[in-house]
Order: sequence, then structure tokens, then C-alpha cells
Amino acid sequence: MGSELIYRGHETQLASDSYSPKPVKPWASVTRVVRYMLREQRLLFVLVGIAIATLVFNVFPASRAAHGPHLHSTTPLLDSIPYFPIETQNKFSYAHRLGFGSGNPTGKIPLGLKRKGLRIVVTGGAGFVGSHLVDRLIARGDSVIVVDNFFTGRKENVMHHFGNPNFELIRHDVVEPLLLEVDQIYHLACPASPVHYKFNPVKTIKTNVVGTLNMLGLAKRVGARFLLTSTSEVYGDPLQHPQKETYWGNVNPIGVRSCYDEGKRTAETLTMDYHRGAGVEVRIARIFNTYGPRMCIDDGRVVSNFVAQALRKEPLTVYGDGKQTRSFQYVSDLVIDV
Ligand SMILES: O=c1ccn([C@@H]2O[C@H](COP(=O)(O)OP(=O)(O)O[C@H]3OC[C@@H](O)[C@H](O)[C@H]3O)[C@@H](O)[C@H]2O)c(=O)[nH]1
Repeated sequence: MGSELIYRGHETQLASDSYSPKPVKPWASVTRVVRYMLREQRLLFVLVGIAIATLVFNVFPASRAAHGPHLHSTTPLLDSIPYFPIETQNKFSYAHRLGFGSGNPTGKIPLGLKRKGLRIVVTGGAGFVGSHLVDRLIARGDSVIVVDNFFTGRKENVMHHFGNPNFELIRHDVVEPLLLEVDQIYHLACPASPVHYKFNPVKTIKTNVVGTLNMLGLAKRVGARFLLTSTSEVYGDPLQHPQKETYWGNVNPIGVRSCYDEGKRTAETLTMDYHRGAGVEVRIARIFNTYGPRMCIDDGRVVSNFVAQALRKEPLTVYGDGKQTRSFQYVSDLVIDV
């Protein structure tokens, strides 16, 4: 009994007698695949799929993350600087800035194909310039998140978007970090009128330096394109008129306006360092003296001061010898350019 249980010789014997492996057919796997493809018109479906994919990739050739040629890091420094005074910015087409440029030289979006809306954060979006920019972005179909601490911005400037699913408003000071998933960042947050930015100079420079650092950090983390609204004041008390973007200015680091001028100069430096060092796609717009609807009556800039004084039938106050000059721009023209 014990020896029967242990003995396995008869099992091996049986198996070897009955096993006769099939001869290996070299083309078996290929013919199986071909037969599978031809069954139930699967081949037709594959070909139709390839045709649809080809069509889709031809219609949407460019990736949004692609950098514009003017930002290529191997170009000489001055050629690679992507800042443009607002007066010169319209040389870049709207389509180019949307990333449709490379495969679509006419810049036209084919009929029947709607552009996919971008997710955009606008810091200072409840302010005078910011709110006009928000109107424009919403009108072209983008989703906008406004970040504002309401120091000079006002809810009334963006109230008409409340209830729009493409609009969000966050009360937040950019000197504190913020994490959002966005495609583009328009960084406008900072008081721009001399009266307002001189009110708390330390806060002004902190907003420009720490606030810009925070927003550039966000751009780097989420791969968003970044636009800094800078100022004509980076030229200081310029010795060249009109100022070219290559002019470095005649600046004063210790004056009463330096909190803003030097703050914006540092913000430009940070922007370019994030571009060169971290590959962030950036724009810098040096805005000159802007005026238009939603400007506060107490803004303190010359246009609103003169208008307010004229309405009150008071004499206009001209500071200094009155020989100073400025480039003025209507706000809706400005937001078309940025
Ligand atoms: O009531 C006034 C106000 C201003 N001015 C003068 O008008 C000129 C323009 O002054 P504004 O207060 O409008 O402002 P500035 O042009 O100096 O700077 C402004 O424009 C450029 C932007 O980048 C800045 O952010 C913004 O503050 C100055 O020479 C100023 O002294 C007057 O003569 N009377």
C-alpha cells in the first residue's frame, strides 16, 4: 500500500505515450492577427479612426505650452527680452498669443470650431485697469479668477460678472502665497497712482517684490504663462523722450516714488530670472498714464484730478513748472494690447 502511494513511474509513462505536440507554424501569429482584423469590418473602423485623428491633429497643431520664438533662450539677450511698451505691443497677433500661431499662418480659427477657453487669474482684477481686462477675457470666452485685496480695487467694478459660471472673485493679498490651477496669470496687483502707492511705501514695495515672487512661483509650478504689468516709471526721470524699451532709465533708489519705481524694476528682474532660470513663459507690459471709466474720482492722477476739478468748477492744479510731458492711453486700448 505504502509503495503504491509513493510510486509515480506509471504516471510519467502514460503522459509521454499520449503527448504529441503540434508542429510549430511560423506565420501562425501573423495570420491570426490578419484574420482578426478582417472579421466584422474591424479594418474599416481602424482606417476611419486614423483619418479622424489626422484631421484633428491638423486642425489643432500647436501646443499652448510652446514658447514663442522671441523667447528662445539661445537668441542674443536684447532680442530675447519679451517686454514691449504698450505702444508697440500690437505687432503680436491675438492668435499668436493663444498658441495658434505656428501651424495656422493666417491666424484664423476655422469656422465651426470654437476656441477652448483658458483658465486665467487676474491679480488686481477688481481695479481700474484689471476690471477692463477681466471684461475682455470673459467676452472672449475665458474663465477668469479675480484675486484682489480691495485696497484700491472695488467689487462694483466686477459685480456685473457675479453669477457668471466663468467668473470667480477671491479676496486675497498677493503678498501671501496662493495655489490655483490656471493657464495664464495677469499680474496687475499694486496701487498705481502716486497718491496711493506713496500712502504705505513699504507695503507697495512688498507687493511688487513678494507679490510678484508668489505669482511667478505659481506660474512655474503650474506651467502658466505670466504677464507683469510694469510701468513707465521704470525709466525714472528719463533723459530720453520718447523712451525706447532698450533705454535703462535715469533712476533714483531713495526717492519718495522709489517704492513703486524700484519695486517694479525688481519685479521685472524677477520675471526675467524666472524666464531664463525656470523656463517660465513671460510678458512684461510697461504701462504709461492710463485713464477712462471706473477710475476713482480720488485716484490722484492728473486726468481724474483735472476732470474732478472741472466738474466742481475749481481751477486746475498744475504741479511744478507745467513743462512735464506724459503719454496718455485710454483704458480699453490698453487692454486690447495686453
Ligand atoms: O493734479 C495734478 C496731478 C498731477 N499733475 C502732474 O501730471 C503729471 C502726471 O502725473 P500723474 O499723477 O497722473 O502720474 P504719473 O504720470 O507720474 O504716473 C502714472 O502714470 C504712469 C504709470 O505707470 C504710473 O503707475 C502712474 O502713477 C505729473 O507731472 C504730475 O506732477 C499735475 O500737474 N496736477
